[in-house]
Amino acid sequence: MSNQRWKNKWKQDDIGFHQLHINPLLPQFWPNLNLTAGDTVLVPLCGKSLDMSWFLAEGYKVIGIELSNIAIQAFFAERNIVPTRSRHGRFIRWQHDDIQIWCGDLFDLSEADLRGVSAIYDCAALTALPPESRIQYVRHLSTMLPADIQLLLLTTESIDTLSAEQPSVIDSEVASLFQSWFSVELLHGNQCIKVDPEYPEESARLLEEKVYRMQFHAVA
Ligand SMILES: C[S@@+](CC[C@H](N)C(=O)[O-])C[C@H]1O[C@@H](n2cnc3c(N)ncnc32)[C@H](O)[C@@H]1O
Repeated sequence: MSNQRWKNKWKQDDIGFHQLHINPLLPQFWPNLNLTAGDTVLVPLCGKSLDMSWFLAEGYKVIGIELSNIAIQAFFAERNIVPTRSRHGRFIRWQHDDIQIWCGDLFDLSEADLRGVSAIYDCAALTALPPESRIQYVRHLSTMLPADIQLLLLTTESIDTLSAEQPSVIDSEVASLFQSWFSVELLHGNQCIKVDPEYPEESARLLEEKVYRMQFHAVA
């Protein structure tokens, strides 16, 4: 989906992907990263996700990246917070206390922007991108990341069309996308019947949710 189409979705309030609760897999699996309060978490393609509030409540600093100023404005307004705004390169940085949300295109991030980031939380970011852009996303981040950074990746896949014995397509895609730069560990896999957050207009179906922990090791 093009940047303009995402912005239009926000303009038309077509945001069925937005979850009205904190993703329960976040508090369950984030402790596996062994981070400490005060560390900075990057949340790419953040929308107005409530998960960012969970990070703040746990004492983390948050940098979200989001194309739509409508999403960012809503995030702060829904918490009765008035952020400051300033230009930062090609981004407009909205900031209040420990949270910054940068309005702009993730692909405009530079190495300097990521200095001081300890971990990345990817929930519906990689999978929001068209398949042909995903390698560009992983490569773009990987060529700029500080050493030792970790990534928690949450994926949801419809498995209606897969037999139980078949290896998950997502598993192989995740491995091929990330393994040049990260060690990849599958922390969790669970099948459930619910509405796919990426296709909120469709009815509930069989989904497989997965959580991966990644440790950045080198630039390929
Ligand atoms: C599927 S939504 C997920 C939002 C959020 N992660 C969540 O779980 O609610 C994808 C979000 O990424 C934003 N987005 C898409 N492409 C982007 C890009 N290149 N740079 C920054 N944000 C982008 C969209 O505007 C949208 O809010």
